Amino acid sequence: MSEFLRATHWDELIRSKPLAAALGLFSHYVLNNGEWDNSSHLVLSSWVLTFAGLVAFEYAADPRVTSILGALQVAGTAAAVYLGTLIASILVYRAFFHRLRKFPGPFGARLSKLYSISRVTPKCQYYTEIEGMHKEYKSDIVRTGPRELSVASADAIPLIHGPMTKCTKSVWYSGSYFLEGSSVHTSRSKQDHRERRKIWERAFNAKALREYEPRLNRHAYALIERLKEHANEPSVRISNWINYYSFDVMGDIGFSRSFGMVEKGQEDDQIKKLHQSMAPMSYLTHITWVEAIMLRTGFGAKDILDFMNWGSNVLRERKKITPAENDVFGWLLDPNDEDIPRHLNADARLLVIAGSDTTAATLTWLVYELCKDPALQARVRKVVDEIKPEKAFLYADDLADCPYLDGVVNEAMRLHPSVPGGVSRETPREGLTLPDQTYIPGETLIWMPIYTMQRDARYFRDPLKFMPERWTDEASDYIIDKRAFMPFSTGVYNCVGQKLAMMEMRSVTANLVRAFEISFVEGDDGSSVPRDTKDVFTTNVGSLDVRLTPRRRD
Ligand code: HEM
Repeated sequence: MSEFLRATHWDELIRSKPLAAALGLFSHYVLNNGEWDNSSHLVLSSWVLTFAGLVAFEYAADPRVTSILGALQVAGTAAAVYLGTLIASILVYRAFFHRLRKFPGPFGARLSKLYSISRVTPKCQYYTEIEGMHKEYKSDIVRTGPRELSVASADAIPLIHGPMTKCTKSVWYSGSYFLEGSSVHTSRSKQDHRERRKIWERAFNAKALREYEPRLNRHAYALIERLKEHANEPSVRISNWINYYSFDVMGDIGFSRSFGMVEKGQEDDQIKKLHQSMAPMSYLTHITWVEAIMLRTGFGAKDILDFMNWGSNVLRERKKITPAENDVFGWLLDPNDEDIPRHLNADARLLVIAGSDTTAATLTWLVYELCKDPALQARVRKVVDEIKPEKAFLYADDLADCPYLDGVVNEAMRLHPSVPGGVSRETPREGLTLPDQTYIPGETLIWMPIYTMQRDARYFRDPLKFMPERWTDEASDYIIDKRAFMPFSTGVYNCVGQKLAMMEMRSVTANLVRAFEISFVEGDDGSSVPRDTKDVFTTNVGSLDVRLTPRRRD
């Protein structure tokens, strides 16, 4: 064999630098014409295997090579020329010839998404960085990655998110398909999404919500009662309690399984794992190809893999029971099917993540705002006190028609959206032309930065002011363009659980201000919330400690 290899002069080819460089250019062409993010493990392993093969070949068949070190040198030179050419070609192309070259943005962002990582570190508040970039480049459109744009324009919303949009969900969504299929949220096929979404919509229609309401009321009641036990303590970590509540609600309404966290007053172990597993998302959102490698090798992905297993177990247990009250999975599971379709595991995980941290983060910010502004808190309390004053506890149903209360929740979501960076879409092959005639080329990834847009003075007068009245007749002129308000996203992929979320948030807010005067703990200004909140696609909100003083109700 080695005689044959010698005779073919392969060793000369391996030593040919022009050939290695040409292969580098060819690889760039191939990588540039396909979606490789979720195949990064294949790309990487093919490089490693090729390198190992070259070393072995050199050692076995090149008469000029007498040691492993010599073989490593020859193969290393070929690899260096190949990779050097590939990287140089990619960087030059991205910097000067890419179809997005005309859009302003930091130079580093043109070259690699690793640039975004440098902006994520150390605060993990990329949404503020994006806001800063739009201001710095004085542009609604900023290039935030080699083939990625941030588009902060309300006029562009219908084209990117509207019902008739030609944009699709981007590669960002498909990272874990190979493990458990797609959830309704991660499904990139419009047809598949449409069919599954129909079932989800039934699970959240008016009738279903009415059925869930008693459970929601029970959990809100339990929360307030538990908080009463901690009233007058110098410090209550309200952010934790809100979190316990939102997860208990989701477990119960989702799978008829309460985590019992409010009752225990501590975080369930699996939820702890969930939060740990979300933390790397601050970074992985920008480098999906690394996530693909982590999930396949298990390296650094233990928490997320454990949480996936847990989701599947919860679903298996749910399948065995027939709950007394209807729940979300009562709609999603087919009683005639013995098996659980694989993708429902992803849906189970989705329900817990999408339904809990989002509401919990909004409520924590809301309480933070109430503590920051006692006059605001007093006004909310006055409004709430006028609703069914004869009742000891207000049910979600009692709060369905209070514009000021909705205004409070809306303002919390406007100034502190739970998905601050927005959601990722990809333009169709032919590209799209925005209303101002800006052409966005095809296969461009677009994020519409919710945080930035909801704080934009073009869309909201006095945008940084927490002003519930802007959502009522009292000051409706403070909303200039309502389209820019999209905490639940918009269009066919918008949040299917938004009505339930509103019920939860109204319920906790109203009953909290009814029961307590809420203030920051002595010597604290709640700054841990803005300081420690981390963008993990949704947000891991900073801890909030408060003092709860029971109200004397005559
Ligand atoms: C303040 C609370 C909430 C906020 C701010 C929020 C926000 C969002 C956003 C921005 C999306 C779009 C995600 C994307 O396109 O990538 C979304 C989707 C979704 N949300 Fe929510 N959400 C909240 C509460 C809930 C609740 C309580 C549930 C369930 C009970 C829920 C279930 C879902 C589901 C299933 C989707 C995927 C919908 C689809 O792709 O068709 N969310 N949510």
